Amino acid sequence: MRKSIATVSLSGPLAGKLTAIAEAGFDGVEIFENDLLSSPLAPEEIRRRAADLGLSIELFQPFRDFEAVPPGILAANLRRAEHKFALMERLGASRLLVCSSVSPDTVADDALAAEHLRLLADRAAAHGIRIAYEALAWGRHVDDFEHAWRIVEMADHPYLGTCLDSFHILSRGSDPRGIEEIPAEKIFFLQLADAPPLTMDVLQWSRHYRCFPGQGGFDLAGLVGHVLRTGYAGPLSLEVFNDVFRQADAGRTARDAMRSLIALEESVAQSPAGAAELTRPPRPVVPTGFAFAELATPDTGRLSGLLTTLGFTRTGGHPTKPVELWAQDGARILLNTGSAQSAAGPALSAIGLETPDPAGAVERAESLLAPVLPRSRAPHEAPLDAVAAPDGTELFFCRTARPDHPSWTDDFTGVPGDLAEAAGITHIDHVALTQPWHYFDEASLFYRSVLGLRPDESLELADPYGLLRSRAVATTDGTVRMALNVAYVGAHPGAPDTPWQHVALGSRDIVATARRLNAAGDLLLAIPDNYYDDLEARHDLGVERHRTLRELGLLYDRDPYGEFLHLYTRTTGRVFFEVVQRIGGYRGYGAGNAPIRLAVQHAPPAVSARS
Ligand SMILES: O=C(O)c1ccc(O)c(O)c1
Ligand SMILES: [Mg+2]
Repeated sequence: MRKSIATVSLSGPLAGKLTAIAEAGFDGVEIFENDLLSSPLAPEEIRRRAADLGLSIELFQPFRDFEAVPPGILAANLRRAEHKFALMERLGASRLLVCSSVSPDTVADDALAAEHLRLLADRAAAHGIRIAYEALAWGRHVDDFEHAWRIVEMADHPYLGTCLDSFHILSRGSDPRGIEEIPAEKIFFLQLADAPPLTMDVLQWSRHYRCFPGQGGFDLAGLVGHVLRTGYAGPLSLEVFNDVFRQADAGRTARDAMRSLIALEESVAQSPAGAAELTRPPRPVVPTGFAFAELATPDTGRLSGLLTTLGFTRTGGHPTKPVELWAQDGARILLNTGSAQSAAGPALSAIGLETPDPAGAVERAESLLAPVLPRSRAPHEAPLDAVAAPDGTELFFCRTARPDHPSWTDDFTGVPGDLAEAAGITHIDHVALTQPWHYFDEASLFYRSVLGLRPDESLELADPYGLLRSRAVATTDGTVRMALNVAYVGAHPGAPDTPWQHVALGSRDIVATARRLNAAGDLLLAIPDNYYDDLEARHDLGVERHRTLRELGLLYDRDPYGEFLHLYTRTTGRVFFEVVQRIGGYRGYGAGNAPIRLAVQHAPPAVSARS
């Protein structure tokens, strides 16, 4: 279907927005009046730019507070409309969005509203312009789509139809099945926006928190399905008012927007309403585990000691690159001293994902506008298919030690180090990646659409100097889990200027792992006694178990599916390790303990009383 976006969804001046929209592959735009008013470009120039960029101007909007008013105001409103019709002719736009009035002048009289809209449509028709009437969720008398449609039906004018906006419909909890009662030729336009589930005033919710489909909590695919079942064949147009997108890079937001529409069309195509003209990208190739986590580091010294204590052995080096492979059972860590990020490290720079089909995974990613990374490799090295995640982390698609595919591990032929005594670590349980705050929604949509991971709910965790927003994405079976974190970095001098990332290692016996780490010296975060006092109040785990947790600095959580024990190492550069043990089917990440961890990590260094 044709894809369009409202200029209000992006940051910057109008000309830049048009370029970003075209580059992301959209077919058309809704010109938001304020963008035009503040632009130095004449309407004719905007028209020409859009045409040169291959964009159709689908809609001009909004025209406010028009209908069901006393005669004097009606005359002024019609005069205002004539000016806008003239402007639209210069712009080459033939569809005007009229949103339901919020003015105290408007009266609750559907017949009058219909009469006025008929009059407006008649005037518009003389310019070849069609009127799309939309119910704002906070309209004074008309606030739901069925009411707006009844008025349009009553007015019965060929140049008057309705505009459906998913936000106004779903934010009020209206039943979208009613859409199927509207004839397709009377649905003049369809605007799409998602939103996170929030309990707040609907106008504030709409103006500040809308997001792209798949980033919030609404069932957009269901709604679009109802619209398509009417036979609607017009564009799918994104209209997102969002404080963060307003400040982010327009080109990037436009690609995020396009990714959301491709993924939305795909979901609709899979439903019974699926229409022939919907985009069907290659199916997601869902990863089946972690192949490795790569840490970029200025030297291996700092990390090799810690890895050895954690039970890892250096199993090889790369013949042509300064990269070491450290392994323990199914957990593999690469230390890279030659990457662009190495000097500023240690930092988590790349993740290897086990996948049934590396080439298919890259095709999928490419179809959703993920940047594919060049394969800079020597001829004898295993092919590595990789894409860049929104935060710059490289994602490699791997088949480790499978007969059907060259294994990246075969490249690591160098001299292995001394065999360390294993410490019970079996695999990488999850990784926690830090997101730039203005690309947080982009990241969750990326992992959901590109890799087929499922997002959990979004959490806000207290940090002594701010808040940590966190959202996990994972496969259904939990073999791949990622925590996406964004820290609102505070102005306090104790707050870190770059938020931390971590690799969580799964242990089959975390008590044994913890004993080893404790015996090796001061490697773990010191968890306050107050935490353990509270833990005893909340859970009765038996005297012995409580004593062990306290002694070893282990944290505890449980959910309806099982228990969770975990610990944290101190931070090296930007990274630290977590060790976790899931007992039973525990699904979480110990989020309740995160504020304790953050407080300990961010505590200012203790000042000695003597000195
Ligand atoms: O917030 C508003 O006023 C507004 C304006 C035009 C729209 O199409 C809309 O959905 C909301
Ligand atoms: Mg709208």
